[in-house]
Amino acid sequence: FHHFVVKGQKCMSKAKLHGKTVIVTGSNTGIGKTTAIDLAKRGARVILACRCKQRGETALQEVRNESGSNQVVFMQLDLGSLKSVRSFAETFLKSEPRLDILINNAGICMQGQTEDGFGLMFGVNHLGHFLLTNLLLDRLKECGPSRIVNVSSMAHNFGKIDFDCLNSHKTLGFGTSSYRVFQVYCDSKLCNVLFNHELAKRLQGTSVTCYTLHPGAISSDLGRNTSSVLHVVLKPVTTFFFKNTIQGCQTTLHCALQEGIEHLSGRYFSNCTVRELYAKAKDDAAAKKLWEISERFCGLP
Ligand SMILES: NC(=O)c1ccc[n+]([C@@H]2O[C@H](COP(=O)([O-])OP(=O)(O)OC[C@H]3O[C@@H](n4cnc5c(N)ncnc54)[C@H](OP(=O)(O)O)[C@@H]3O)[C@@H](O)[C@H]2O)c1
Repeated sequence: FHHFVVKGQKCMSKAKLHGKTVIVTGSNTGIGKTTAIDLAKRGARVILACRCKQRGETALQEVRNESGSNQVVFMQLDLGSLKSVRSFAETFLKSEPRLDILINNAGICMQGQTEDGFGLMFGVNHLGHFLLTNLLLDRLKECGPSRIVNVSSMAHNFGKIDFDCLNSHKTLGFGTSSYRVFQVYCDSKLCNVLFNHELAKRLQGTSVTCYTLHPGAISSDLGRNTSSVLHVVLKPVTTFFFKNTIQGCQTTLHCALQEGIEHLSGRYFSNCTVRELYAKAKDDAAAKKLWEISERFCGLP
């Protein structure tokens, strides 16, 4: 019930972000765009990391207009292409001296393959963000205290990862009797939580902390790729019953900005509150395995 109609907690941080730089992936629409507007209003330099140039540039104007800030930049990033992720990171590191907050927000719920031959939801929701984070980690460390926010979902509770399948077929959910889109989405969101768990361990002793979260059930564009008929039918229902994107970005903002939560690095939040994870979502062995497979897939040392 809480995830749907109850408006929920607001991020209480009054942090101002002048002189700070933030990247928000998938910020041309939905929760990402609203997050970017809030951060720009606080004075941050905000990098809109979006895959489509035209949609990114339209969003750039909207975010600038709504925030009243000209410290907003669009940079192209297609998380479904490891080449694009590398090229984004290279351009960013050359042109921007700081990185204070990285918000891995982009997500997709759709069947398909990336250009590197990975399952689309594994590739975009997890692997692209995995590589991006690793490529930007040194800059985050240099600028610490800094944060990484991984937008997951309560859907991770229904996820399961078949590592043998992932190893041999580069996808989640392959080989099941039918490729069920929602199941694979849940699997990819479990990857987000396990990634965050292992990342926090590796960040211990540095000035970088990381958090993962469920934003709530939010009326956004997420369902647009599932089925156009279903989307048209469901959109008015979700608009009425689900939270809007302003409510939907509060937990992301909490994780990015709230003072005094550094000791909660690696934890999972919902409704601006830390929540306990089920055992499978903080399974050390699974998180390590996912990290190692992801490193190999990305060609990281
Ligand atoms: N809405 C909910 O109820 C809900 C619930 C739980 C979790 N979440 C999570 O919240 C996050 C934001 O979702 P949302 O609801 O705001 O969805 P949304 O409105 O569909 O926005 C998703 C964003 O991700 C971008 N994206 C998709 N594929 C990409 C790629 N290959 N490279 C770069 N960007 C890509 C989209 O860009 P395009 O416009 O180019 O497609 C869009 O900007 C997602 O991680 C989602 O899983 C949402």
